[in-house]
Amino acid sequence: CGGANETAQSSNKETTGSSAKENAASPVKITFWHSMSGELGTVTDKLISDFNASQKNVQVEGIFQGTYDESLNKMKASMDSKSGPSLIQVYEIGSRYMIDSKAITPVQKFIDADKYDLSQLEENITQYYTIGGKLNSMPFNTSNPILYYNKDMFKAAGLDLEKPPVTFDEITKAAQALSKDGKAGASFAIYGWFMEQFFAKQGAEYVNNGNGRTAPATESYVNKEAGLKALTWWKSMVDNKTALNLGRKTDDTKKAFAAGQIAMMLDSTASLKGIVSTAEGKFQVGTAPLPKPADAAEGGVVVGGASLYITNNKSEAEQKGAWEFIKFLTSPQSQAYWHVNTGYFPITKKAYDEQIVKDNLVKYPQFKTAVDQLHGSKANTATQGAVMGVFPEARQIVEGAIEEALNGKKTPQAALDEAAKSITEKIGKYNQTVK
Ligand SMILES: O=P(O)(O)OC[C@H](O)CO
Repeated sequence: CGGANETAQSSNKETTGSSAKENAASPVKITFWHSMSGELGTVTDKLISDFNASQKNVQVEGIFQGTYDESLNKMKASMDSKSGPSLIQVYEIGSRYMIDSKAITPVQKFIDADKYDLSQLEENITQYYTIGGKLNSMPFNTSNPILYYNKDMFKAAGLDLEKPPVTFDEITKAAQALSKDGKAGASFAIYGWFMEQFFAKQGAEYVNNGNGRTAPATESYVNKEAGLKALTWWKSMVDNKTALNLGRKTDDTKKAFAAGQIAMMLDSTASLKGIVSTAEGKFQVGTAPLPKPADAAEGGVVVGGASLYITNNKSEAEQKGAWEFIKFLTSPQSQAYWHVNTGYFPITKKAYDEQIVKDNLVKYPQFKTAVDQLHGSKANTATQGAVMGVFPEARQIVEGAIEEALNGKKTPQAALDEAAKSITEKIGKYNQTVK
């Protein structure tokens, strides 16, 4: 996945886009910036080449631009010129910024012109990206975080393989049983996304004004009870050495998990295919929903991953070409292929009827966890997810706060209070710049 906490690696070439030559005889060229590295990059390239082979009018050039953070920063740097892409994949937390940037043509324009039937998409996915009454981008790769556990280690510790822990206390208990012979029960990367999701799981909003959905957010809630509960629990596990602190990168927890050094970790469902393939023949991988406190209010998860934005400083032909590619990517066949080869869940309902999806679920029942978690989420502003223009910066501030609490530099309350204050200030400054 292209999360900030992934190490950007790709076999794909990294270049800057060149402007498309357009005439009646040659196809419209689309530059597509994305953040899919490693295996995800390979699957993305396959979808691009399938689209290019399927017709002659539009040719897409996929350009890996680093992590979501890196790609968005390059996008920001390109906004005053035409050197940017025709189409860009932006993580969910970049949504408010992309709209405010005025650099995009909302996909709603093409949806309306084309009479594209939105009811074929999952409502709880489109609701995330529906801001200001319209769909500004098209969801493409959607994920949520799940618990991955090593079933063999569970067995050796005398734990029930088919009843994974689902509450904070259950995780702590299981981790205690699993921490032996130099191995740790768990490790959770210091990834702000997990904190955002812990809020939703407890039915709590992350910022004010209905999570920034009813009016632009003006205040961070990261120091409220939901945050404090999550961080206090997390820190207690690190303090009693049942959870290792391996830093911010999910790549590092993934490596420790693959090596059998930790029995449980949190990661995006985007990593699922890679994780089960790596473990094949070594140990059995179990999956479970993101944990929550036993007394949490009803909540769920927020749609993670990324969506696709059409930029508005390219020709109409290029923008239409980008829309054609988007339609291809949202087809049941493309989404089915994408889902089974990654772990991102389909955005298109009919993808579930595709035989490869059915076969895959039989072979890898783990693919159902994230889908069930999404469908089981109570629809409210907490699970619709927060929006704020400074979300990428806010995420990093929260990661700094988690780090300070886990390292014992500050109490969870003090670390979160400071983070909330600094995010609220940043939101205030940002709001002044938005017309
Ligand atoms: O790694 P991904 O693509 O599942 O995305 C995770 C987060 O939603 C990124 O903000």
